[in-house]
Amino acid sequence: MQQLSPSSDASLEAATQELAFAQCVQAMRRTLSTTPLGWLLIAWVGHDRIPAHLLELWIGSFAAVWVIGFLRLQWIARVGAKRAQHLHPVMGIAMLDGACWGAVVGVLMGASPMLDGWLGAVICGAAAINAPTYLTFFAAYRAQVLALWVIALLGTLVHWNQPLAMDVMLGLTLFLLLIVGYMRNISDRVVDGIRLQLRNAELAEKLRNSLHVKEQEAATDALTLLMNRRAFDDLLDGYARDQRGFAVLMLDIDHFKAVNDHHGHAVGDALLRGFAACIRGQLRGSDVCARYGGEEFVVVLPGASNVRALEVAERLCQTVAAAPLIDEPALHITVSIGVGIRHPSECVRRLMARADAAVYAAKHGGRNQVCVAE
Ligand SMILES: Nc1nc2c(ncn2[C@@H]2O[C@H](COP(=O)(O)OP(=O)(O)OP(=O)(O)O)[C@@H](O)[C@H]2O)c(=O)[nH]1
Repeated sequence: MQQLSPSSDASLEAATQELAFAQCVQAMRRTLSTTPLGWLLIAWVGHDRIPAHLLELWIGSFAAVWVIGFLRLQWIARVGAKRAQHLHPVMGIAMLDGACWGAVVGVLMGASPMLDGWLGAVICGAAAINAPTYLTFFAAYRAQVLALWVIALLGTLVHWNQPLAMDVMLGLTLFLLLIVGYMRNISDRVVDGIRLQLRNAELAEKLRNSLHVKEQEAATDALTLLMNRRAFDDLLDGYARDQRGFAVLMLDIDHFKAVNDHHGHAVGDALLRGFAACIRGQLRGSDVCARYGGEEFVVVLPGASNVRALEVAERLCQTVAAAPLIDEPALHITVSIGVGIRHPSECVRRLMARADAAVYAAKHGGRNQVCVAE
């Protein structure tokens, strides 16, 4: 497998971080949308244990944080979660969320002399439920858990004389340490998965591109950059399958051997390139022009009438003869052209044979002329 260059490794890493961040924002939105269920649960489990004014204060503050955080995440998701621009707001929302859960542990539970294990389980469960939200962005999870732990600790210290609150705090610390360690591990693996996906996508894209380049090369004549014989034959097979009407012009440069003999192959090559550019320049974008062999070329005019086919052939013949096709040496050459117009349902090979015979006729007729196939 091809090794990625260091620069593409760096861009892969940047893309991984971006994607991980964007996925985290999406997951945070989803989790926040279920947070009110957590309030209901706490209110249900804690309504007869937690003083009503503290419960209302907690839900009220959390609701304010929730509205700000949720709207902000919606906005970030809409404008696009760019890590560099939205890192601080996302970390801030994670910390505020954690602080709200910390408040219920430290302040509310500490204030309640009637606390039992049910409320603790619900709150710890809420922290664990949040974990998958941050699978792609561990730093935000750490910030959330840290905020939860600090606020819970502060609340517990306020009620330090309640041994039960200290127990809860100890249990929470152990629980969070466990979750954070576990989360880091999973988070690393999830981000590795994203990196692998992106690398595979990048390699697949490179493969597609190089395949496309190879296909182009395989269909192109290296000297003239026109379509080559193989690609032209494939194209002709395509025409053979339907009944499209079209005209074929076979072009054969006159006395080309003499050019090679007197001026060398390099000049011959330059002349072939000049000839190709000259005829391509005389055709429409929808017309096909290919190098058929040595100094033989072929033009297909889709949907052309007899009149247009003849008019194009005459124009090509005159243009080639009118001026030298290369500057150095300024050689004048001519071309003989055979024109074949497809009869309804005619086999394309038969049409090519007729056009070829027409070129022969043009050569025998004295060259530098156009002959129409019988
Ligand atoms: N420089 C160069 N010459 C080529 C290339 N392909 C074919 N030729 C030459 O083209 C010449 C074709 O010569 P002939 O088939 O005798 O035809 P001609 O000299 O053009 O004579 P007529 O077609 O009868 O007018 C040969 O000398 C080939 O070597 C090429 O890619 N580069």
